Amino acid sequence: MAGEKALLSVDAALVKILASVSAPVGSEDLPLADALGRTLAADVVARRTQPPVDVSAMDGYAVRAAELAAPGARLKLVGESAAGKGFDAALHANECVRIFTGAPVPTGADAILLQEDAVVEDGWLAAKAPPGPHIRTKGLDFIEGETALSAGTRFGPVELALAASTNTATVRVRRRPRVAIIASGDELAPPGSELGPAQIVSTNNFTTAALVTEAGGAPIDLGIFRDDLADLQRALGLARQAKADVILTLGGASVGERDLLRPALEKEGMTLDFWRIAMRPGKPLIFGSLGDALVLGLPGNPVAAFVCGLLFLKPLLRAMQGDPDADADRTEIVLLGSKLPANKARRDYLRARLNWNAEGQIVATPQPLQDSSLLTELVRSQALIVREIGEAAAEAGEPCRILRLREL
Ligand SMILES: Nc1nc2c(c(=O)[nH]1)N[C@H]1C(S)=C(S)[C@@H](COP(=O)(O)OP(=O)(O)OC[C@H]3O[C@@H](n4cnc5c(N)ncnc54)[C@H](O)[C@@H]3O)O[C@H]1N2
Ligand code: MOO
Repeated sequence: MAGEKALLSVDAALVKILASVSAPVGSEDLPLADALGRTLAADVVARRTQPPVDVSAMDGYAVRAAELAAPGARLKLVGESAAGKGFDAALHANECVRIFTGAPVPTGADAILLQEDAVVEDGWLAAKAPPGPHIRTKGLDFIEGETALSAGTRFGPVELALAASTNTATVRVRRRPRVAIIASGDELAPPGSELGPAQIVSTNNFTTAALVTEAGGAPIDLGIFRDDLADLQRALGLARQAKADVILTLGGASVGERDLLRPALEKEGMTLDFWRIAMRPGKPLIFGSLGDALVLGLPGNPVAAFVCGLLFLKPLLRAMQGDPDADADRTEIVLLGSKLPANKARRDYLRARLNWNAEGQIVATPQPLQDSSLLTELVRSQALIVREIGEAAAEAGEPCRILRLREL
C-alpha cells in the first residue's frame, strides 16, 4: 500500500477539477418547454404579481365574517365570482357572493364560507359553521419585479412551473457543454454485435452519455477505438474537431502496456493535472487539458466509470454551467446494516441496498460482491457507502455515510 499514501484524495481531486473552470460556458435563449435540466444564465424576474388579486382558496361563499356571527344570521346571495371572471361590484351590508376556488374575492368580503357549511334557500345563505379566511392574498406567492429564480438555478419540474407562473416564456440558459466520449479497448464491441469469446460489450459510453445528459451537457459518442496509439490520437483529433468542451476517455487509464490513453493524450499535447487518486473503485482517474478542452479520463471497469462519472463528471458539467452548488456534499448519515472491516489507503465507495428498520430509520447494507466489473450489483443498489481512508472496522447499527444513487 506504500505508493497509495501519496495519491491525491477524492476531495482534493474535485477541488482541482472545479478550479479548472475559469468561466461558465456561453448562453442561449430557450423556450421554457425546452429548458428542463438546463441552468439559468440570468435571473428570472417576476413579470407579474401572483396571485394578482386576493382569491378564494375554496369553493363556497364570499362573506363578511362578522355578519354571519349572530345567531340566525342570513345573507342575500347577490352574484357569483368564478376563476377568470370575478364579481365586479363591492359587497354591501348583509350580502354574499357564490365563489369558486381561484376566483377573485369581491371588495368588502373578508372570509369564505365553505360550500359544505352553507345552507342556501330562496337566494339567502345561512351557515352551519363559521367561515374561515380561506383567502390567498394578492402577492402571497411573489410580487412583480422580485427575483423568482436566480442565475445558476437548474430547471427541474418545479422551477419550470415557477418561471411559467411569473409569465416568462423564454429563459436565458447556459448552452450545453459538449462532451466527446471516447471508448478504448480491442475487446469492445457495440451491443447487438456478433461477439467473439474474448470480446465484451461496451457499456461505459451509455453510462457516461446518460450522466452527461442528466447534468445538462450534450454527449457526443465518438465510438470505440483500438488499443493503438495512432487510433487513439485519431479519436482525440475527432474530439477536437467536434469542439468538445470536455474530452471524456473511457478505459486504458491504468498501468498495463496496452493502457495507451495517457500516452496518446500526452502525444497530442495534453497538460496533465493529475493521474490516479485515492479511491476505490476509480483509482486510475486522469485529469488535464488539451487545447481549449478539459480532459477527464475514467477507468475502464464499469462501476469505476460510473462512480467517477457521478463524483467528478457531473459536478464538472454543473460548474461549467455556472451552478454555485456544483461541489455540494450530497452524502447523508444512515445506519450500517452489516459489519465492515477497517478500510485501508483509499476512500472506498461500496454498493449498498437501502431499507427501513422497524424504527423507521434508513439502513444501508453493503452488497456481498464489490468487484468493480459487476453491473448487476450496481443495479440492485440504491446507495454507495463511503468509507474514509483508515476508517476503523464498523459493526451493524453504527452510523455510516452514504451517497444515494437514485433520487427519492
Ligand atoms: N497492475 C495494476 N493493474 C490494475 C490497476 C493497478 O493499479 N495496477 N488498476 C486497476 C483498476 S483500479 C482499474 S479500475 C482498472 C482500470 O484500468 P483501465 O482504465 O486501464 O481500463 P481497461 O484496462 O481498459 O479496462 C478495465 C476493464 O474494464 C473493461 N472496459 C473497458 N472499457 C469498457 C467499456 N467502454 N465498457 C465496458 N467495459 C469496459 C475492460 O474490458 C476491462 O475488463 O485497471 C486495474 N488494473
Ligand atoms: O477503480 Mo478500479 O475499478 O478500483 O477496480
